[in-house]
Amino acid sequence: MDEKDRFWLEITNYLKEILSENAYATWVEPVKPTRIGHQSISLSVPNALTKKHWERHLSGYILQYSLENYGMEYEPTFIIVPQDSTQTEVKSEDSNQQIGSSESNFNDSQLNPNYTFETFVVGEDNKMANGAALAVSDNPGQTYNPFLIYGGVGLGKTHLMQAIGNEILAKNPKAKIKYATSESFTNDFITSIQNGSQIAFREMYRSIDVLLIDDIQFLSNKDKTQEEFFHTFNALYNNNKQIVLTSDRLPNNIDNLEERLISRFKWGLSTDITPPDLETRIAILRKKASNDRLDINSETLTYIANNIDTNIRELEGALVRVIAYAAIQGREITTSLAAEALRNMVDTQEKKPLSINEIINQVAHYYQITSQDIKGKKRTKNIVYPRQIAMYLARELTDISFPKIGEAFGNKNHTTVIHAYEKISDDLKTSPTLDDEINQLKKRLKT
Ligand SMILES: Nc1ncnc2c1ncn2[C@@H]1O[C@H](COP(=O)(O)OP(=O)(O)OP(=O)(O)O)[C@@H](O)[C@H]1O
Repeated sequence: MDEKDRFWLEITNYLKEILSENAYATWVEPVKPTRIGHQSISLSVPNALTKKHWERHLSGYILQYSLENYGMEYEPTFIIVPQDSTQTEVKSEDSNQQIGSSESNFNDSQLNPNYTFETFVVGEDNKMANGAALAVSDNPGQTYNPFLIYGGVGLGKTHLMQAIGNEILAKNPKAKIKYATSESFTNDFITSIQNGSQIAFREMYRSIDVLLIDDIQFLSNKDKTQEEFFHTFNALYNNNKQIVLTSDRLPNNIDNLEERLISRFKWGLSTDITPPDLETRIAILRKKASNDRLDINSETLTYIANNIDTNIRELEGALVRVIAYAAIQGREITTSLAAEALRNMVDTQEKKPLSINEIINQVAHYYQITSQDIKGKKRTKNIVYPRQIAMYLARELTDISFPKIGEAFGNKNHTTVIHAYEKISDDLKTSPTLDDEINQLKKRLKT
């Protein structure tokens, strides 16, 4: 037995005494030590859930035990190694992208191995996007190029985009795939300017087979980065390389995004993802539970899905919370336990009606102006229209009267609010773009 196994045996014996049998079996048994260093131990965990649980609840025990028994703290780090994974070579230790097969460039791709089509649950709200994503991964660079997935927060855009990358890589381990957020693209670009390594930057981004850029709305206002991205886009597109993008809105609704980029983004296919219905939420919970080899009854899953209808990230968070609560208490997962565990989340969801300020903030954020602009007196078109939309939404989504809405919008007269409401209602009859924007805003306000 080497040093790491000896240390791990001690730790697990210690945890056995502290944790319930159920908690030990769920969180400790699937974990294995991979390396021990000076004041550190790296552990392989089967999934992100276990990693999160260790980080939040169990790492402290290792620190405490090592300090008391070895006079120094051994800091645990985690590597996610799915148990059914056929990939064995562990390449790095600090994120979700830790596993690589020796022949692929998986590690450079920055892909999360858990984001695959197999783990993506398909419902009415993402059926189109999923179908198109599969088509893209069957024929990269050919079918839909670029492919843009847009929709609200936490609805699976990144997951689906990375599923394309993982699928292409599974079929062709030599494919050069790069996932980057638009922020990391920007940072890479800035660093290349600072280091005088722009040529290397360009060569790297332009030699890729599949470029996945997440959250392109953050390119807004970044003129130089947009220009660089424009050339990257052209170079890849002209060589039939696949480009996949995500955004929280359609590109023409992104402020200060160059027209030439907007027009290129329209060359391929844009498809949206909307919040999941109850059945899909239950299916997602069921899949997550089974991935973690947990048997949770339907009634409990339905309870969670009924109460968390915001977005999938929240839904996952709720499930993690229920599982952790059960493990810590050493109890079985039942509906009443879920109700206890989610008390705060469910209560706040039920109690809090939408406020006018929330509407104003969300609309301001969406149209990239400030809340003060909306409440103020400026009459420029880029402010007046969002202001009218915010007034319209305030009337549609709350029970607040026209005069009270006027007051909340910086003491405007109630006739101004009525006019705004009627104008937007009329415009909606003829403008699909406005309809799309209002729907997106409504969805965001619901989350
Ligand atoms: N249909 C789905 N099936 C299974 N899991 C899903 C699904 N959609 C989303 N998820 C999970 O929900 C979480 C949030 O998804 P993701 O990060 O892809 O959302 P997003 O739309 O990119 O959000 P953001 O706009 O904040 O970047 C992830 O853990 C993802 O795996």
